[in-house]
Amino acid sequence: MTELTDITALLLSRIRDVADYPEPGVMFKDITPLLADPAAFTALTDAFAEVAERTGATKVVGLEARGFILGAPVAVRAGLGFVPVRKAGKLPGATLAQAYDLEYGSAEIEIHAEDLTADDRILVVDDVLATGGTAEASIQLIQRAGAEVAGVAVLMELGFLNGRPRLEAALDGAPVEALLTV
Ligand SMILES: O=P(O)(O)OC[C@H]1O[C@H](OP(=O)(O)OP(=O)(O)O)[C@H](O)[C@@H]1O
Ligand SMILES: Nc1ncnc2[nH]cnc12
Repeated sequence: MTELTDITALLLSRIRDVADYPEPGVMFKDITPLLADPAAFTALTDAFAEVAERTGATKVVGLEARGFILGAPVAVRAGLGFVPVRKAGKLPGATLAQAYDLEYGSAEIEIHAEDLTADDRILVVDDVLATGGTAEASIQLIQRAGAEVAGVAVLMELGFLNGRPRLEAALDGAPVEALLTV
């Protein structure tokens, strides 16, 4: 096996499928076993940090909540700042807000626009790309704040939910990088 397929197999082996969660018909991809394994968590952080460097990112934006856990160590590893996109009502300062639908519901997310500048190139980090609703809303927030999106990095893409074309339409040629696709 090459190094890449080793890492892919390791990451895949640490994601747990939970049927009918949080609602009937959804196969939930649980990353908590991966987080509990230091080799897998480090490999994931290193892979995302490489994407940050390759895309010329100046900051990492993590999407609440699992994108915080994955994105913060990537920012530290790549020597970049971290900016949270939070669910509505959690940020204390002036925010931009965006409503969206995801695989199992609807929500609204917010960002402190003052944490981004016109010179920033943002790497968006999250665990799962499903319908793309969450990531698309975060791209819209970043663009409305006046910054550029350097790329979107996710651990796992659920290809059958067609999130990728939706993100590509919202991006100006920036890559959507998924370490695993199912
Ligand atoms: O592509 P989509 O259909 O938008 O779904 C993907 C999003 O759904 C999950 O977040 P969730 O809102 O469940 O938040 P959590 O991390 O707080 O559990 C996941 O972490 C992504 O952010
Ligand atoms: N099937 C899934 N598993 C984990 N997170 C998700 N977010 C949206 N769909 C998901």
